[in-house]
Amino acid sequence: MSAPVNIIVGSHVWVEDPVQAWVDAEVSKINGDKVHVCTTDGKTVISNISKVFPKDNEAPPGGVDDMTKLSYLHEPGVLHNLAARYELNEIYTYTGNILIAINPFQRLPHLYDTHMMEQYKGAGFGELSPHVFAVADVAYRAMINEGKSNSILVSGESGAGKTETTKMLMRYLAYLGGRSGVEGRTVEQQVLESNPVLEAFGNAKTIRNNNSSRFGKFVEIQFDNKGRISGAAIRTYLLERSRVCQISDPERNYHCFYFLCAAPAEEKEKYKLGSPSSFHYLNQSKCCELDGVDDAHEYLATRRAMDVLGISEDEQEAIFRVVAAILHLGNIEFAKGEEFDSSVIKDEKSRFHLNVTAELLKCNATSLEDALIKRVMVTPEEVITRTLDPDAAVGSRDALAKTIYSRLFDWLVEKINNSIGQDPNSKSIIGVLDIYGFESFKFNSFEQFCINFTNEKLQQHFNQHVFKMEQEEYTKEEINWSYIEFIDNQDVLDLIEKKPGGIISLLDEACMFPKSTHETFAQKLYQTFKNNKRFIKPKLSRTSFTISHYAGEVTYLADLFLDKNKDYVVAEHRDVMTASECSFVASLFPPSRDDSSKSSKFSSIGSRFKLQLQSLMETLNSTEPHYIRCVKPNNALRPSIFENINIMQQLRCGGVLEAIRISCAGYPTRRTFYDFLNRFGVLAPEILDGNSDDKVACQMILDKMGMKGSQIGKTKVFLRAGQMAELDARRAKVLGNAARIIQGQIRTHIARREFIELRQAAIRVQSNLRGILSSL
Ligand SMILES: Nc1ncnc2c1ncn2[C@@H]1O[C@H](COP(=O)(O)OP(=O)(O)OP(=O)(O)O)[C@@H](O)[C@H]1O
Repeated sequence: MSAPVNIIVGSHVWVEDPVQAWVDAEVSKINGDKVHVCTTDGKTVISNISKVFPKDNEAPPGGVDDMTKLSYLHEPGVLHNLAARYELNEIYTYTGNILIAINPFQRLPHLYDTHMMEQYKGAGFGELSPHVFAVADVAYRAMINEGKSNSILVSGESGAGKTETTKMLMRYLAYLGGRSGVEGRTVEQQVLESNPVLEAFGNAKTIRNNNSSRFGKFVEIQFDNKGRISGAAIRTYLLERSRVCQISDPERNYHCFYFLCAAPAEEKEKYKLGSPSSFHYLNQSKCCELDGVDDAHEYLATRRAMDVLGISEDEQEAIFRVVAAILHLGNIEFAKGEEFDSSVIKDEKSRFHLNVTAELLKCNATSLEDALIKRVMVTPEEVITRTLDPDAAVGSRDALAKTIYSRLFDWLVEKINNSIGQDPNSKSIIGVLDIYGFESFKFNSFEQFCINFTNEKLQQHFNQHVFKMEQEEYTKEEINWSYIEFIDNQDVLDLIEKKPGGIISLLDEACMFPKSTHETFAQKLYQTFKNNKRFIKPKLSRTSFTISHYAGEVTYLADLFLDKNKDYVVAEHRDVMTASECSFVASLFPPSRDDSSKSSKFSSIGSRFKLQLQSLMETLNSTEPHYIRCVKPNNALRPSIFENINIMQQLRCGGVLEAIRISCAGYPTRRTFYDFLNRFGVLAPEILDGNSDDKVACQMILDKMGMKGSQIGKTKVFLRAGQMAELDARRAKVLGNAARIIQGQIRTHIARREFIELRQAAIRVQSNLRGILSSL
């Protein structure tokens, strides 16, 4: 953002603060480029003039509902505006057509009831207070009126409120596009009921959110030519597989495991289940229960939602049987075998769990045991059977659990899609994207790499869109915008996905080369990207690398990249599962197309994800996008706490500040002629006295003030960054001078009045005295 212009002594400004991000202050002295300010909490701070920003003292105390209405569009102004609104429980604010939603962490039912939906239906954008319904309504109307597909992209960090927002959007779209009075399993009902099912299997409690979605989701709602919902498709991205086997306190595994452990007694008995604390996959964390969530009730609710989705009784039975089998599988332990590097089932307890797992999966227990602890290698000469040591057997067990679970999840998504049904004749869709925001932790691995790659992609899409919107506004107003610079992150995307030579390609190469280790992979990266300005090799590290993302630098540990990128099912595991007598289990492991040779075509999670993203971007590019940026106001997940620094970081990562930057590169301040004259008429009263029309008067004021670069549109004045502050400073000077003249006049008047009174009193006293003296 550009440096402020015309900060003078007495100006009200925002100055940086290590605790509160920005505090307001008054300039007391200016010394070259150093400004001395006195903050409202009484401190004196010296800052560089480029680091202080003018404060709009005329901004309404409750904030403005659209950030573009702020006179000074800059970071502190934006933050202060959001804080002022959040205090009044106004959780939604626009920045142009981006909706910022700050998680209230408390139920605000009045915001989402049917009455609210009725109000927003058909209302013009910006007519009512900012709201998710308004965004959905605009998307719906645009689709109906222009026949064009629309998409709503919801993003934000974990716990920011993406899933809640998505559910609200879907509820509103179902309200607009649903059929009233239709009974039974309607498409819109099925779309809504897909949420609890996906949440049961794809959500878990994490430190950052009690109901965190561990996958990305794109819901495509199809409409017929009358604007009624006629079909829907759900695409999911990158389910977190590691959670199935590994959790840390105080997190939980996927909800469905706990729901099932709280099922009615006869079902628990059927699946030989006990409390969650008796299962290794659940008891690694002490947290088994969730405040405010009744697992038994949720189990029944999930079954009901499955009914609505058309998942049959038999299928439901098989699904939960598989969930139970995974829990038992996790309880199988291994001990060292007699032979070198071999293992055996540890004890009777483990054997019991092995048998139950086999029983539930309807597969042969001995084959399952062999698949867990042995590997068969086929060479041209012979077939060699190799045993696994206990550690490797545990790895094998966990790999099987993760594969079964992720396939179960994919099956559910496919089933939901089939049962809702697609409308092949649908001409227009509204897509809702609920996807993980930018992540940067102390330790970042392959998952964060993929997530941040997604965000780079979306950021590019966002920049292009915001830039386009700006251009459209300028074109509409017929002003020249040719010199506005476009900010692009193509260089980071090239670094990650370019083929050949990008990180994903190099990772695939490393995975295919048997001798590769994470160290050789990291060395290859260091070598290849040593001159890339987006890539940094951290000092003293042999396996980590840093990428300079649009939202900041993130250091990744390459250690598990190779393992996590490999996307294959152990052949022995597949064989056991395919041989299951349960058709449901067998169907989770369809024979691969290239099953004849064991060295089936290499496939990697990274490349597959890249393709998925490509297809998502193609879909998004064919739609008119709308953006909702969710913000998590505090990490305590409590209402009414607004943490400035935390929020600023999110605005930065969510591209809100980037959007503002793009806007600042052009004409961030726009005022209608009327507003402009109202505010700045005092700068040229002689112009207002003449009878020129508003547009001419505005131009004359701009010329008189020497506002180079500003432009006059058809209905508005467009000002470059900082020009509003400059005009305000001049206005303050004029008003200050005027005030001084008025004060001078008044003082003269008062002094004269006092003098006259005094003189009259003196004359009276004198004449009285003279009278007295003459009568003596
Ligand atoms: N509009 C809202 N009104 C009331 N509470 C909300 C709202 N939005 C979010 N919340 C609260 O915040 C919690 C977290 O929200 P949500 O699960 O939607 O976050 P998320 O961004 O989807 O997180 P994740 O990426 O971890 O899935 C919710 O469980 C709910 O308690």
